[in-house]
Amino acid sequence: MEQRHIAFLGAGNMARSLIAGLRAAQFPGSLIHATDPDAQKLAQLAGEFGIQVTTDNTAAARAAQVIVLAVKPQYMAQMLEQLTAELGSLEDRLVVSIAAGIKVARLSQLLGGHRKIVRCMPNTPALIGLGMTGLYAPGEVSDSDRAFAEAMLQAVGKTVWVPSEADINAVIAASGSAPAYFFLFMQHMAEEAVRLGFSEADARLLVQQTALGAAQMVIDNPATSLVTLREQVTSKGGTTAEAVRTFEEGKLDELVSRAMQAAIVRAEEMEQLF
Ligand SMILES: NC(=O)C1=CN([C@@H]2O[C@H](COP(=O)(O)OP(=O)(O)OC[C@H]3O[C@@H](n4cnc5c(N)ncnc54)[C@H](O)[C@@H]3O)[C@@H](O)[C@H]2O)C=CC1
Ligand SMILES: O=C(O)[C@@H]1CCC=N1
Repeated sequence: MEQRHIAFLGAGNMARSLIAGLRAAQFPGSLIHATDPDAQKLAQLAGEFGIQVTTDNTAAARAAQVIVLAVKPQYMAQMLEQLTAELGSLEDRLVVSIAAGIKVARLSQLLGGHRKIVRCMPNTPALIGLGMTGLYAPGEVSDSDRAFAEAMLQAVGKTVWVPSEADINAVIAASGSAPAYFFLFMQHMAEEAVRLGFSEADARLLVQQTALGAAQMVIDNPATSLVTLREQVTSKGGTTAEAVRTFEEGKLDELVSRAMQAAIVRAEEMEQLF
């Protein structure tokens, strides 16, 4: 991977996962800067990953060629207004935003008209190197900047480029927020398993190993449709058929669709708020 100075503004969960991935990919700690108001969090990151840390966003951004915006959306405007006031022009620095619900046009406005901006939407499995990230860049971002952003996110999992910025909200619905959907489903399964008499530990084991096995079967059989994989479990007149029929009667398909649409609607609302 090309070596550029990277500054992470905001050193929370997502920044930590990206930093961990970069270090695991042998990216030098001396080229990684992270900022946060929480000095204790910074000290821990510095100790664990051998990176540079500071509470001063402007100092970190000044030293960097790539600035990763990794604060919660509601803190973005205030942070960037201060950064722009102190730093002035970002010159040819690449800005990579992982924030949901803040469009390139808004980021550009907050950054004094800067246009070298890539938007990324990762997810929390990035923490264990199994992330899924969607990326979008406007036409004026160079191929080398696109390649750098992609390589950075590929250090923590898989990536896909989307052709239009609106698609980033679809990525939020399909993968950014989606680990929570699977956790929720597993939670309800584990709770029912406990009601069926299993210990909490055994209930969790039954569910987690099944989720892992099912996901691995999907990965290992790319030519087999999800419908076929399901049908292979579903014996005619058997138990699975009854469980699946119950899901279908409960209109699981519509519920999933409504949940994903709700995530998109919220992302669009955030675009107006922040
Ligand atoms: N958590 C998730 O599943 C995903 C989150 N995102 C996006 O990633 C961004 C960060 O999310 P998380 O890491 O989950 O949040 P987080 O709350 O764990 O981390 C944000 C960090 O920013 C720090 N911070 C606040 N104000 C700051 C400032 N002015 N300057 C520097 N640092 C400041 C906070 O102290 C905190 O450590 C959000 O914009 C979110 O939309 C994107 C994809 C997935
Ligand atoms: O819930 C959120 O807003 C963020 C974006 C995707 C996952 N977490």
